Amino acid sequence: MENLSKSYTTGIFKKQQFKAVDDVTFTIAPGETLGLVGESGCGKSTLARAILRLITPSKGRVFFKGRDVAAAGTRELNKIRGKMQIIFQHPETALNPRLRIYDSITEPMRIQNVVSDRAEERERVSALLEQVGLYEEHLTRYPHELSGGQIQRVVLARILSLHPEFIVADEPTSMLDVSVQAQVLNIFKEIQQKYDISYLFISHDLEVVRWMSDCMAVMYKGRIVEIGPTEDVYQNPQHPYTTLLVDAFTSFNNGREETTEVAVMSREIEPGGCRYAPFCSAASAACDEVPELKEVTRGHYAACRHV
Ligand SMILES: Nc1ncnc2c1ncn2[C@@H]1O[C@H](COP(=O)(O)OP(=O)(O)OP(=O)(O)O)[C@@H](O)[C@H]1O
Repeated sequence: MENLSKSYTTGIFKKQQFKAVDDVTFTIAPGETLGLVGESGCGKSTLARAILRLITPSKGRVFFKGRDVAAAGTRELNKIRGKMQIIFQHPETALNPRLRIYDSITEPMRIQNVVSDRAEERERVSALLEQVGLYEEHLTRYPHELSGGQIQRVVLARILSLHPEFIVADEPTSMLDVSVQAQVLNIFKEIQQKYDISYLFISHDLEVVRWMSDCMAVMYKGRIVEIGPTEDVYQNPQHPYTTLLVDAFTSFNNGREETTEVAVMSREIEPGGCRYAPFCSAASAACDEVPELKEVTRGHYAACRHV
């Protein structure tokens, strides 16, 4: 990703541009998982969709194996799409409710012509079922006849049918209960090891990201504020927002009530105030410590002695 941005126009009477993703640059190596964390509304899903060109980025470029996804024509994009896949949070909306599971799994293979006949198709489906821990009896059912965890397995089988090389997983297990979550995460890991797949793994759960990811990126208000090897970021956060995130999470996990930090994280920043006000001890008022830096910038953060 190179300087990727996505703006939305909001408002009915007074139209305003709002940057949901702001100048994001990073690289994911083959077989690597980059975890993406950040609070609700910070732009994670917008980024995920812009990467796959499910929405058109306002600025910037996305390269997949050297090919510019943002500039690809329809035919090239279709080819790339087979190799770059996405799995969403809500399993119940992921599959066509009117298709039996067998047809849901084979639909992309048929569209992309990856099998030559029905016999090969059935063989492929059997192999996929085994990989994701499903059984033949599931194939004749409809999505509403499966559990959330089983549906996410079907979605994975469907995705794997096209031999993907990069998968964006947007909160894929957050709607599942904890024991099922662990099973599905294990499948993600197994197929990654087997096929050398790269993941952009999005979650609000720091522990999940820590377990899944080689590197971790922290997103705040559309920007990546910190990125690095997961354990370095987790153990030694450099950005105040990451510190808050890790501390809040650790406190939560320790069963202590640390409501103040969470409250600080979600506080609205005064218009014209310091972007970093939530991390600044003068947080309740707009920070005018560095008045010449009217724009909310990293420079302000560096120069603000309230931090
Ligand atoms: N189509 C749209 N038009 C206008 N604003 C949008 C649109 N889609 C998303 N937004 C806004 O962009 C911001 C980022 O949304 P996004 O869904 O990317 O956040 P997120 O980090 O994935 O949140 P969550 O973790 O809750 O899913 C939010 O303020 C959201 O309201």
